[in-house]
Amino acid sequence: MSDLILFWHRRDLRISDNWGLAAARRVTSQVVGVFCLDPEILSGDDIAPVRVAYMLGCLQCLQEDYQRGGSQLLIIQDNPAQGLRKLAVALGAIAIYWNRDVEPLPRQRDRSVEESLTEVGIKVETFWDQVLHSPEAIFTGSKEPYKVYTPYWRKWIQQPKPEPCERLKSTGLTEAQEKAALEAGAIALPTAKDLGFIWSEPFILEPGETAASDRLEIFCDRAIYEYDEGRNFPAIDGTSVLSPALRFGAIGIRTLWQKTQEIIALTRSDEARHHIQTWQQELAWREFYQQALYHFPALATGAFRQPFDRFPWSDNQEHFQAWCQGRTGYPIVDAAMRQLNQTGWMHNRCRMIVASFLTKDLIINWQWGEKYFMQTLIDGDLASNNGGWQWSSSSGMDPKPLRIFNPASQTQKYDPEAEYIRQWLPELRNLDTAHLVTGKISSGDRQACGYPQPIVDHNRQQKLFKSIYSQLKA
Ligand SMILES: Cc1cc2nc3c(=O)[nH]c(=O)nc-3n(C[C@H](O)[C@H](O)[C@H](O)COP(=O)(O)OP(=O)(O)OC[C@H]3O[C@@H](n4cnc5c(N)ncnc54)[C@H](O)[C@@H]3O)c2cc1C
Repeated sequence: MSDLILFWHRRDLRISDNWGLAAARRVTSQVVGVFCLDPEILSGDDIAPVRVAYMLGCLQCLQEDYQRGGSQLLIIQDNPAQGLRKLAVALGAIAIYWNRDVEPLPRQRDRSVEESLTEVGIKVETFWDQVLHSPEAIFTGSKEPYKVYTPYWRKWIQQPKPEPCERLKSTGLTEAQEKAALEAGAIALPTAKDLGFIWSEPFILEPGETAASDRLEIFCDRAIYEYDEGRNFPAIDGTSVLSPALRFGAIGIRTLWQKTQEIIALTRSDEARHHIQTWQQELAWREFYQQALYHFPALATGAFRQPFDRFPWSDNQEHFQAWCQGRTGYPIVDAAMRQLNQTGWMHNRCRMIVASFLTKDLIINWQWGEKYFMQTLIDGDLASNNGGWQWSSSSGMDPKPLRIFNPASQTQKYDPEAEYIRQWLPELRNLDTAHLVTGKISSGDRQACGYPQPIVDHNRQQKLFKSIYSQLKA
């Protein structure tokens, strides 16, 4: 009688520091991984080719890690409730384990997978892995979920943090089980092209656990000690660029945390400690948005501040296309959108600038921007993306909601030498820095460079937004 446990990987594409996987291995030595390519997800209209390509790269690394450890990662392409049950039955698995998700649709899917498995006597065990503190662990004094970040952070930082969990070798399938897996639908890992996605640019972070761990080391050797300032300047390597790895779980959150605690323990400088803690606060922002989505699943489809659902947004398609393509005539906005389109990633300061521009200057629905980001970002993640867009559009959980970013003053502060602008808008490379950072580029220069005139007037539009906003609040 086999005592095989299947471990269903989803947003945890790694072997190390994997809560559910370690729990399975403690029960039995025969643990085999499985990843399900879900046709419904892959045919969604919010999929970015770069994200699929990065995910497949992570899966390839994971398959190699399983092989090195003496086991296998099986790939199936099916509806999970159906495909996993068929596979588990064919292999005689006693249980399927997985790590839990906060998103509404995956939670619904997981319930149907669980039902389908328990019907045939296969046990299901689930765990919280992608966060340091589960959404079910942190509440206000009156047992409500937090809606404001700062008190959430205060509570979050006080909680003892779990240690990374052990990495254990497993035994894999027998020959007969391998044959049964193939008959039950196991396939070779496809390429992005096989799945209908094309991505041929380099990745901002190479896929897999090793690349993510190396990046963490590099970041913690230098940039983290200047993070509180460095994180604001898009022209420098001031942030970790670990977001794709966190999105797909190519690195464990406990491992990240432990690393920050190790370097805090080694430093005698209060200033260094301050920078490291600012980075830890970003990890808490990620968890704040995850718990928000878990407790308020309606965020996925509408504004947190409900009057915003009747905001009279503009439906100007030309303006929207100009924003998507980086042709608004506002250099910092266009540079950021070109970075996104060319690399699949955008610096956080620029995400805030372009989101403010779309919603406050073009007065276009934040959900259009949210979707475009999901269609292009390597780290596209419902909780963080939705949180970022609702924050930027003033529709979300923010005690000081009305923020309007002025593209020129943002540039003067955060790209004062116009290095970032020149990097992503090569047609403007030879113009004066003063003109690039103020956006005051003459009509003749714009024409000569093939660069558009500003599609709207920032001052006029922000007044218009404010007047609509005040009526909405009234
Ligand atoms: C409009 C908008 C949309 C966004 N969409 C996404 C998204 O789809 N996926 C995503 O991971 N992040 C998103 N963010 C948050 C943030 O921009 C990215 O996490 C960050 O730029 C990733 O770069 P990094 O890894 O170098 O971050 P670092 O500065 O090194 O931060 C470390 C990690 O903390 C987390 N983090 C940092 N800032 C935030 C934040 N504001 N909210 C939530 N988590 C944060 C990320 O996991 C990040 O990798 C969005 C922000 C805005 C304003």
